[in-house]
Formats: sequence, C-alpha cells, structure tokens
Amino acid sequence: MPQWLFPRTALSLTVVALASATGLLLVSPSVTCLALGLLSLAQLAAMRSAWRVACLIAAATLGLLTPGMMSYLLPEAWVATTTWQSLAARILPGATIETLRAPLLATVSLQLTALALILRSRARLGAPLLIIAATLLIGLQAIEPALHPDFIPLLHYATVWPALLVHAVLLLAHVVYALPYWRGKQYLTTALWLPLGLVIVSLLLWQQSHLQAERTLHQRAEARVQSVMTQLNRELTDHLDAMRRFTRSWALQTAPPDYRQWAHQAEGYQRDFDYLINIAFITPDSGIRQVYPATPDNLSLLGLRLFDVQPAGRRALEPALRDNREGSTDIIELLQGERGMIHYLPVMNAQQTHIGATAIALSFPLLADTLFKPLPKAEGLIQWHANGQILAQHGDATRPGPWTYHHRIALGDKRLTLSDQPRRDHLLSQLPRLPTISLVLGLAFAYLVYLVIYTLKQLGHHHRAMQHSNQSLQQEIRTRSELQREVEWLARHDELTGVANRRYFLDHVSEHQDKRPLSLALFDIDHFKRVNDQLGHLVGDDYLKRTAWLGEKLIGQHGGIFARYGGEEFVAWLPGLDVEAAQRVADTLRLQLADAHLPHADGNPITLSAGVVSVNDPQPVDMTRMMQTADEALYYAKRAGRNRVVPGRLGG
Ligand SMILES: Nc1nc2c(ncn2[C@@H]2O[C@H](COP(=O)(O)OP(=O)(O)OP(=O)(O)O)[C@@H](O)[C@H]2O)c(=O)[nH]1
Repeated sequence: MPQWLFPRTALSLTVVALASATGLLLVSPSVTCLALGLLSLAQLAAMRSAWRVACLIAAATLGLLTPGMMSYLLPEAWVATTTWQSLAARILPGATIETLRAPLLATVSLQLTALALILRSRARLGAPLLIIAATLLIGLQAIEPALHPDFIPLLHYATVWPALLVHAVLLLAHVVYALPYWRGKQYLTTALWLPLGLVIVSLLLWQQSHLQAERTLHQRAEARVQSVMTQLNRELTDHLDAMRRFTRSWALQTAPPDYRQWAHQAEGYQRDFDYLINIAFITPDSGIRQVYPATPDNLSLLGLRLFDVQPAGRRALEPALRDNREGSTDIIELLQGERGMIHYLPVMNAQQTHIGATAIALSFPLLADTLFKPLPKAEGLIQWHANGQILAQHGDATRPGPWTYHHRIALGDKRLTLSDQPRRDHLLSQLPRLPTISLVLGLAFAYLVYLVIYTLKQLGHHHRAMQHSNQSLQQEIRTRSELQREVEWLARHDELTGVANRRYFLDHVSEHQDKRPLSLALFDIDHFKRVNDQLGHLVGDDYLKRTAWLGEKLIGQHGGIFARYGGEEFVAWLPGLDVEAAQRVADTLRLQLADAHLPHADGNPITLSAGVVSVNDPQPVDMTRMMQTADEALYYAKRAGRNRVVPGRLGG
C-alpha cells in the first residue's frame, strides 16, 4: 500500500480519535459527534496529504470544542454553570451544558488529536505515557464499580463492557503501530518513570476527589429527600391533628350536625389543607349525610351508603363507627374520581354516644402539589409509590441522575414510599469544580514533564551519538592518513629493505644534479643466488636488509642517497664526490659488508662488487649514460673476480 494512502502517523491519530469517540457516542451525541465527524474529515485530508485542508478542518474542530472545554476550566466564580447552560441553550435550541461539552477526558483527547494534526506532530512520541495512562484509567474504571457500587463510575460511559473492549483493542492497535517507532529508542522509555509516577499520583488524587464529590452529592440528594419527608410528616400530622380537633368539636352537641354547621366548621380546615377534597359526616349505617365543599361531585354523593358504594373502605370505616377507633383506607380510587385516601375519625355526641364518623378524603395529586411546590422541578424527579404504583410525581424526568433514594413514610397506618431521582446536571452543577479537572491537569503536567525529560534525554542521546561518530570519524581520518603515509612511503621506498626505491632514486637524482663533481655507484652482491639456494630466501632477505642498512648509513654520512635498484642490486648517488672519493666510499661499504658476519653456507662472508662513475664537467648529466657506464664497471668488477670496486669512464 502506498505510503501516502496509509501513513502510520495518520493511522495512529485515527486510532486515538476513535478511542475517544467510543465514549462520546454513548454520552454526548451532538457537539461531540460533529467534532468527531470533522476530525475524521481532517484525518482523511491528512491521509491524502492535503495538509492545508486538514489544518483548516482541525482548527474548526478545536474552535467547536473550545466553549465546552472552557466551561470545564473556567472557575465557577468567573462564569457560573447556569450561564453556561443558558449559553448552550442559545447555541443549540434545547441543548444543556451537558450536550455542549463532551466528557472532559474525551474533549481533551479530541482537542489533542486536532492539535497534533495541525502541528503535524508525531503523536506516537508521547504514546507510551498516554497509553499507560489510558490503560490505568480503564483498569481503575473496571474495578471502580465493584469498590463503590453506589457511586457514578469515574468515566461512566466506559463501564459498558463493549466500550471497554473497544478501548482495549484500540489501545493495542496503537501499541502495535507505534512499536516500530519506539524500537531502539531507549531514552523514550527511560524518560517514562517520573511522569508515570505523576500520572499514578494524579489518578489516585482524582479518584479520591471524585469519591469525595460523589459523597457530597449523595449527601445533598439525601438532604433534599429528607427535607421533603420532614415536610410531609409535619403536614400529615398537622392535618390529622386539625381533623381530630374538628371531630371533637361535635362532642358538645347532642344532635348530628346539620349542613350549615358542618360547612361552617369544615370551611376553615379545607382552606388550610386544600388537598382535602371532601370532609363528610357519615351516619352509623355508613350513609353520607353531610359533605363539604358543596361541589357537584360531592353533592352527588349525599345519601349513598359507603358500605355499598365503597366496600374497599369498609375495613377502615367500621372501627370508627363501632369501636371509637380511627381508620384509614388504602390508596383507592375516590368517588370523586381521583386517587387518594380516606381517613375516618369517630364522632361522639355530648352523651359520649357514637353518632357517626368524619370522613376526610385527601387527593394525592393535590397533596403532592402542596408538598412539592417549593422544590424546583429542574432538580430531579420525586415520586410517591404505594404497592408498586406511582401515586404522584413532581419534577423533570429527562436526563435522570444515577441515584434514586427511597424512603418509607407512614400515612396513618399505611406505608408509602417516597423516591427522589435528582437530575445528573443538577448534581454536577452543585459542584464548584469537576474532579475530572484535577485529572486532566495532572495528566497534562505529567505529559509536559515527560516531554521535557524526553527532550533532554534525546538531546543527550544525540550528543553521545555525535561524539561517538566524531570519534569514529577521527579514527577513520587517522587510519586514512596512516594509510596515506604508508602508501606514500611505499611509493618512495623499498618494502623489504626500507631504503629508497628506484623510482624515488631517479626522481631525487633528477632534482640534485647541479653539484660537481658528482658520482654514481652501482652495487651487486656476489653469488647471491647461492645464498638463496643454500640458506633459503628468508636468509637472503635478511642479508639484503643488512646490506641496505649499511649502505644507507654510509652513503647518508657522505651526503648521498642510497637506494635498492632491484633484486640484489643497490645504487648510490654521491654529489660532491669525485671518482676516487666515491670509489673509497664504495670500497668502505664492500669492506663493511665483508665484516658484517653474513656468511655463505661454506662460512665465507658475502661480498659485493661495485661500479663507480663520476662527472666533473658542468654539462647537464646524462643519466642513461652514467648508469650504463656504472653498469659496465660493475660488469668488469664481476669479471675480474668480484669483491671489488671498479671505476668506470664516461666516454666522449
Ligand atoms: N632472498 C631474495 N633473493 C632475491 C631478491 N631479489 C633477487 N633475488 C635473488 O638474487 C639472485 C641473483 O642471482 P643472479 O642474478 O644469478 O646473480 P648472483 O647469483 O648474485 O651471481 P653474481 O651476481 O653473478 O655474482 C637470484 O637468485 C634472485 O632470486 C629478494 O628480494 N630476496
């Protein structure tokens, strides 16, 4: 696959974006989804190397996410959560602060991705730290529900196991793609330890502050439902007390109350407790004698026998009519058509005789309205249950929070349940700062520290690498110059004997021909073949070296140059020496060699023969002629029996 189509960096970034998106899709589907879509487009543009387009789209994404991010980061004292909420509603009709901002971590990761795209940075550079942090976060997330089952998990969207799985797979994919980049970069991992410590500390701190915040919210929600309970109890006690007083007031009379009296007494109570929809006088045979208020519904009940029309209430009514005991019905469908409950109180006359009972019917919807009126609807949903049925409810059921509080409540001899489910955004708005901020700041700080240490270590690494390559370069230069010197030396010297070679000799001679007289001596070791044949080539080589050493030393002392001319032949250039002097020098070398303890196989010392030639006239030297003449003289020396020096004469 071509590199431009699927570059590793773009792929890594896609993986990061997808990982954060998994959570987003489950939680905040509006702005974040839009941001995600934009980022995907930017990634696509980056993959096609359209960097300018990619940068533009990524910058738009950054801008889109900024208000959400700001809403997390600006302290409540500067911009209140309610202000953010009204801003959110203005940007997107019907939106809340929760739809405007993605979960904090996800927002950060999306923004980082956008930033990485804009800067074209290698996101995988910091990946070891980020991947470990993400793994720890997910691990913490996985065990958190077991540790604190009552609390909202740290990242509540990631508790769903498919989301956890997707995260784990994406993390793994990221590691696989980043591994080749990390390989061999030891400093990448050695820079990890300190920031990793910081990550762990900020995770633990975050977990603690998260738990603390959860506890605070829990307590506040408890307090809210507790206050409703207290109010309810007070209300019920008050109205029962009032009704008992109302009922006792008939004990002064001898006859059952007429409508005028009944209405006159009941009016005040009904005004104070407006959820009492019917205050009736019941005769001993369960007939409805008086009702208040005189609504058409209530008036239509007059004369009915409750034992007949409302047999469900018989069990509560009979004790009041016969045994002078109070009784309450279950939650029933009232004859007025509402759900409610009837409380029966016995009525005695002045002679302490049962003359009937007071029936007080209360409507639950109206009672709930009275009790819940002071509670803002936006804070959550409060419900009243009995036998699994909802009797009344108040508040907003959209965006419910994670907790529901249940409280048992006694209503007469009946048991009801009051439940409260605060809205999540209401809970969060009660926190001055979200605990996730401490995590994000901690992670950002750890990442910065990581980058600093990483950069320092990388610089150190590069410095060391540079030093190393400098050293090898210097070594290379040294080796090369030694080689060069050797090559140059070899070009001018004889490898075996170490004296000048023929080429150097000839070059030297061509440049030093001015002096007069000027002599040339040609030496040849006598019967050298025998040395090789009888004593071996190694001995032959050794003899050659010793001869060269003697010759170089002697000729050098006379200001000349001594060279190996080839095989067992040597040549000397002796400026300033006439033929006699040169002959003497050559003879000295002959004698020195004879005394040098270099014997033939028969014990006789090896010897040499030499031909010497000189020039005195100022004419330019004819080198060829000189060499020929010296060679001829040498030849004569050999022919004359060897071990001698013969002077040659230049013809003409
Ligand atoms: N060990 C050794 N032998 C060499 C080297 N160069 C030439 N020779 C030998 O030198 C010998 C020269 O032999 P010849 O030219 O026949 O002459 P010679 O035996 O010295 O006899 P004359 O010169 O006539 O006295 C040969 O056997 C060569 O192999 C060398 O570098 N090392």
